Amino acid sequence: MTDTLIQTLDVALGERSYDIVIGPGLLGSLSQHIETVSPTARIAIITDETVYELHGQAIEQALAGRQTHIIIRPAGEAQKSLANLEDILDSLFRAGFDRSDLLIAFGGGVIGDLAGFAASIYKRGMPFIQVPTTLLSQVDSSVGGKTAINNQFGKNLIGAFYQPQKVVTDTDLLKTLPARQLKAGYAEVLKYGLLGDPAFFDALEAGLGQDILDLDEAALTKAIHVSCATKAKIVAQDEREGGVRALLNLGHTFGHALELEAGYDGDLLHGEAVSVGMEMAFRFAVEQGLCPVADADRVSAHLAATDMPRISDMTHLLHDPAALLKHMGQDKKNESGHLTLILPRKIGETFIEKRADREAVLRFLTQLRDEA
Ligand SMILES: NC(=O)c1ccc[n+]([C@@H]2O[C@H](COP(=O)([O-])OP(=O)(O)OC[C@H]3O[C@@H](n4cnc5c(N)ncnc54)[C@H](O)[C@@H]3O)[C@@H](O)[C@H]2O)c1
Ligand SMILES: O=C(O)C(=O)C[C@@H](O)[C@H](O)[C@H](O)COP(=O)(O)O
Ligand SMILES: [Zn+2]
Repeated sequence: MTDTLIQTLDVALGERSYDIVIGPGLLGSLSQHIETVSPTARIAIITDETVYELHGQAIEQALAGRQTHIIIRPAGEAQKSLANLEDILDSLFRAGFDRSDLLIAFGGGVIGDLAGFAASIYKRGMPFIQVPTTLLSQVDSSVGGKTAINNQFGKNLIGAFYQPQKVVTDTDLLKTLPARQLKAGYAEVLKYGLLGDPAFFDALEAGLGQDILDLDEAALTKAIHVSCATKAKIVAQDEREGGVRALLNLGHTFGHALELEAGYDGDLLHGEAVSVGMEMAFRFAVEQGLCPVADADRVSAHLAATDMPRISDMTHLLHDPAALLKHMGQDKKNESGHLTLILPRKIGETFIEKRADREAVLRFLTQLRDEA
């Protein structure tokens, strides 16, 4: 490990502040990172079967000499369930963990959200750290403290804001990530350009995006750094999504509705839904006269050029516009029965529309269905 390749970002949240440490080979020095968080703790590692098979030995070796208990769950979005949460909590109780111990979420966003939520409610809260293993979790989900599970009414509807004590991001872990998962993560990277950083979008469009998808190390490091720095800044301003943090939800209101419609069985990944959802947000904003069509076209062209999921790939999920609108009605950003949407004014400039016109959204979804 070369120390010069290691970057540290601060998530400035007063007494809940923490570091995001980013670089190659960091898993090997995990013990050292835990030292500063909780030196005497016993450690519960929560991971999924795929991550365990690929990197389980490495984390166990890194924590050799410490008292560890590993909880391995099946992989996939369906695991963000109440039943699975209960299994994890039971396992922690059986092993006798207490609030002086430490939990490690070792996996992608599913494990991060699930394990983070378990940590938030176990004996009213035990410390946890994030060791993200997917691009999506390294650029987004490991930072900011949103933890949650899904239920029949929608995505992340049961959860808590609960910050980790540290995020340890080993970029080497991405070497085993399948191309489809890399693309899913790329959607959230793109989101950071589209929501407020037009120069970053320009760079992605000019080739950085393809380099990320080609697993170029420097490009990945840049993507992780820019995304985490942007997210850390927004979260520091608005930890519990009272305002500006909602911008991080660009593409998610449409996207989460599509995910629920698809069922959480792997047919549509979160990042894929976000890719389509962002294209929908731009198209809807054009329909509403809020955003120039040239900007929406540029977004669509970039999605096409990088072979990312598009609205046109969603024909099987668009057949019931009223159902999609109903799903959107459960979104956590909604207030007093009004639909909230994150919409673009242009590439790199978004705003929170707290009273989106439901009829217009239904017309838009119907039009997409009819064009499909
Ligand atoms: N809390 C937040 O702020 C936030 C932000 C964005 C997304 N999310 C949530 O994150 C979840 C999606 O996360 P994700 O895309 O990481 O999915 P994921 O956790 O399901 O991981 C994707 C797949 O990749 C496998 N995998 C993980 N690491 C690997 C590696 N290094 N090599 C090979 N395979 C590996 C996993 O086993 C899984 O099959 C969604 O539930 C979404 O709602 C949360
Ligand atoms: O951290 C945030 O805030 C986000 O909105 C990041 C999103 O990428 C992420 O998918 C998040 O889990 C969505 O939050 P939700 O509140 O809409 O469930
Ligand atoms: Zn997301």
